[in-house]
Amino acid sequence: MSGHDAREASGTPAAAVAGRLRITEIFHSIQGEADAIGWRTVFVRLTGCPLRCVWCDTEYAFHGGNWHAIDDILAEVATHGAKHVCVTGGEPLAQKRCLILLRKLCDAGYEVSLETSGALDVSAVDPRVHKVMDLKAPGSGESARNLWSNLDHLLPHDQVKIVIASRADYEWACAVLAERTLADRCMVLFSPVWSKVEPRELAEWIIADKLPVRFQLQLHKLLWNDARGK
Ligand SMILES: C[S@@+](CC[C@H](N)C(=O)[O-])C[C@H]1O[C@@H](n2cnc3c(N)ncnc32)[C@H](O)[C@@H]1O
Ligand SMILES: Nc1nc2[nH]cc(C(=O)O)c2c(=O)[nH]1
Ligand code: SF4
Ligand SMILES: [Mg+2]
Repeated sequence: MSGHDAREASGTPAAAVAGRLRITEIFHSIQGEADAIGWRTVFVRLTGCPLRCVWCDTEYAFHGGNWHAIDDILAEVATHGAKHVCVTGGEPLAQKRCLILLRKLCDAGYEVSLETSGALDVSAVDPRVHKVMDLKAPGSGESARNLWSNLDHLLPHDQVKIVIASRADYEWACAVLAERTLADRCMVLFSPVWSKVEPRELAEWIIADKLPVRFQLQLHKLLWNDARGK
């Protein structure tokens, strides 16, 4: 067992953990981010994250959660009758069995997206999954964790997202966009950190610089503010 899995399993009998995932919540909402925005979607939020982005809006997923068998997760997802499923966290790829969940969701015929930090290797993710991969800007405090080799595993249906907390983050994002030829790889999303950057300001920077990126706002926060499970 890896060190990380050992931490996950602490206090839990090994037999209870085999083939299971630690889950904070499963909920049915409207996709608020990225390319599938607006679709009715079931969210599966995995517990635990090895990063600590200073502006993280989901700190409640760092700890706790309950162990669920993967087939039970599929059964609960099915009760909502949605075509789209979003696997998020926490950092979903921090639990290795997430890869099995992703594959089984694809096999079941769902349109599957994965929200991931960009700090963990994405190379083994099922190619049918639409990866929404962050690159962490300096204002997150976690820029050193970006695993740049992940860029080589992006497919045309994937997306790279940069969440921007300041003008300095925006300039970093522009430099990365150019130096890493991000827009040639897949769709690039720039998103303001909720309540840190005026959305209009970011929109105007993107227009002024004629950037080949898609501006995004977290639709669920416009609809429900920062409510949990929405
Ligand atoms: C909570 S994270 C979970 C998945 C993964 N750990 C990651 O960082 O991508 C889901 C998405 O929410 C974004 N996010 C978190 N807090 C935010 C905030 N305060 N404002 C805007 N986006 C935020 C993250 O950057 C990420 O794109
Ligand atoms: N409605 C809604 N859409 C989302 N898209 C990505 C989310 C996430 O937390 O990863 C999220 C979320 O928490 N809620
Ligand atoms: S990687 Fe994702 S879940 Fe982890 S702290 Fe950053 S935004 Fe939050
Ligand atoms: Mg969220």
